[in-house]
Amino acid sequence: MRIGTSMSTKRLDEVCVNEYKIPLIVMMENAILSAIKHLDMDLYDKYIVVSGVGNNGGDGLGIARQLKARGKDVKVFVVGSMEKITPCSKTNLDILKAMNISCRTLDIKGENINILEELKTSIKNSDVLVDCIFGTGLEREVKGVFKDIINIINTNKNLVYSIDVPSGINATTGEILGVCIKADKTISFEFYKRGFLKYETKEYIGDVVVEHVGIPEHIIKKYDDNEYITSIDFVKGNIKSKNKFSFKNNFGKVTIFAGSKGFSGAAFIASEAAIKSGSGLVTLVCDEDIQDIISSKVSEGMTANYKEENRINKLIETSSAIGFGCGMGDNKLTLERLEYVLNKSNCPMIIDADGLNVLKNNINILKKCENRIIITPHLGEMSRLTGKSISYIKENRLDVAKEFAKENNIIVLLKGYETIITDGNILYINPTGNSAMANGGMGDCLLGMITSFIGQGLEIFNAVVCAAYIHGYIGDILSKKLYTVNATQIINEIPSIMNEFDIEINL
Ligand SMILES: NC(=O)C1=CN([C@@H]2O[C@H](COP(=O)(O)OP(=O)(O)OC[C@H]3O[C@@H](n4cnc5c(N)ncnc54)[C@H](OP(=O)(O)O)[C@@H]3O)[C@@H](O)[C@H]2O)[C@@H](O)CC1
Ligand SMILES: Nc1ncnc2c1ncn2[C@@H]1O[C@H](COP(=O)(O)OP(=O)(O)O)[C@@H](O)[C@H]1O
Ligand SMILES: [K+]
Repeated sequence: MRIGTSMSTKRLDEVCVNEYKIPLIVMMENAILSAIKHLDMDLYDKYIVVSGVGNNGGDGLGIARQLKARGKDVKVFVVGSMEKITPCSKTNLDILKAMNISCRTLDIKGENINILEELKTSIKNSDVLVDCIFGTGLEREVKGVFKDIINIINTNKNLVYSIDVPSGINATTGEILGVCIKADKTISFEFYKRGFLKYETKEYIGDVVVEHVGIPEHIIKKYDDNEYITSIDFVKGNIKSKNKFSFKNNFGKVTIFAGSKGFSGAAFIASEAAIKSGSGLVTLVCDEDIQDIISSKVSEGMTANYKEENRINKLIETSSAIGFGCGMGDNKLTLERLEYVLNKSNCPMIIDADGLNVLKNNINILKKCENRIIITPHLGEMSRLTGKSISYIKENRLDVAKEFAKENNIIVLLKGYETIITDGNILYINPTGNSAMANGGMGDCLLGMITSFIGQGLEIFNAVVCAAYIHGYIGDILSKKLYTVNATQIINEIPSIMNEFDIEINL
């Protein structure tokens, strides 16, 4: 699914109208017809449509007509200055009038108390309110009668379905412009609006569906912003199939540097996740004093300790991917080891946890190396790496991740609810995962999965996107029956879930 801003919508509209000669009223009717599919007409009979005078309002007026045509009871309220009504909205308003569908008009300068009372009563006597006051055209504070109406809808609410965006939100930034409709469902067009990704907007947008307005795919592709929400089909199209002639060397040889005294669990989880994700050969490199305990747990993996210099050098040179950092300790030794591995290797390297902690103030070492680097910070680690506060990163997480990736020529996976994966140009939002997964070891498991997928030869960026998706997907399935989901439980499910995804070769 594509992510877009108000600008993307505007640009697409202009291209369609001016270059491809698709009249706006045609796109609007497509929007109307695709929206009404989501209005639960088999459940409800009484609808109120509240429209503004922009094109979002025009969508609403057309929706009212289509509902009426399907035998529904519809009341329409139009708010705004009639001299500003857009041509397409005017056309739809004229049709409603010709059909004798009554429209109550609230003029921004007039005395509206009676009509506002009428709106309250109508809300009480209806099943669903369709909100079409503002769409992607809203950019400034909502005041006056618009504010009154939105407050009335929120306080007297029955079911509210917002068209394109909940009225009151800036579709690009997610800023709430004073007041905003709290929708139960948002039926958005063409793009999942970038503003919806801001954590604070979740209480306004409800369930979001994205519908098409009839713009040909190749046009959208040409003008999209390279920002997407990962779909299950994308993941299925990228997972490598095990064909009957495969042997272990076809599935990559990966090395994981992880663990230290007291943190052997991190090393175990990361290695085990790589094994269960399908790697041909997995070797864990750790301190000698935890090697035995890990060897006894990771029966299908190999282990090496830092004293075995020749062996480590060989591993580094021959690995198809290297994971680094979980449970290693935030200390000088870890930094030295990171620099050593970076210097000696040229395969993709995935850095997490203490590998990231030691990069703070040393980020330049990444610029000197030739490896493709993937970092997987959570908000705290991202804050330490960038020097920006957690609250700032939370507010601007897409842009912070994108800028940091671009600046350092790396792939950033910023963890949390709706994990971000970006190389500074393309950005994917991961829709899977949940708070039952917020416990120790989950990140180690993700590192193991990413290392394994890259080591198996998936295109590097896509491998990161797929690993994040499957990691969260398993978490979502398990959380349906478990209050808390831990990394070992995720790891146990990887092979069976991978089998589900393993439908075609796409390398
Ligand atoms: N390709 C697609 O996806 C398609 C999208 N379509 C639809 O078009 C929608 C975008 O339509 P749009 O550009 O006309 O903007 P919209 O949101 O209706 O708002 C503009 C109106 O609001 C007013 N206004 C603004 N701020 C205000 C404030 N604070 N307080 C008060 N008033 C304020 C503004 O007034 P003005 O700023 O001029 O004073 C103007 O009257 C989009 O969301 C989708 O639903 C489809 O129909 C076709 C294909
Ligand atoms: N609320 C949430 N929604 C979605 N995913 C989550 C949520 N909380 C945690 N996760 C996922 O769980 C993993 C936790 O990783 P991390 O914070 O590094 O944990 P740890 O360091 O304890 O292993 C990440 O992949 C993260 O995206
Ligand atoms: K709206």
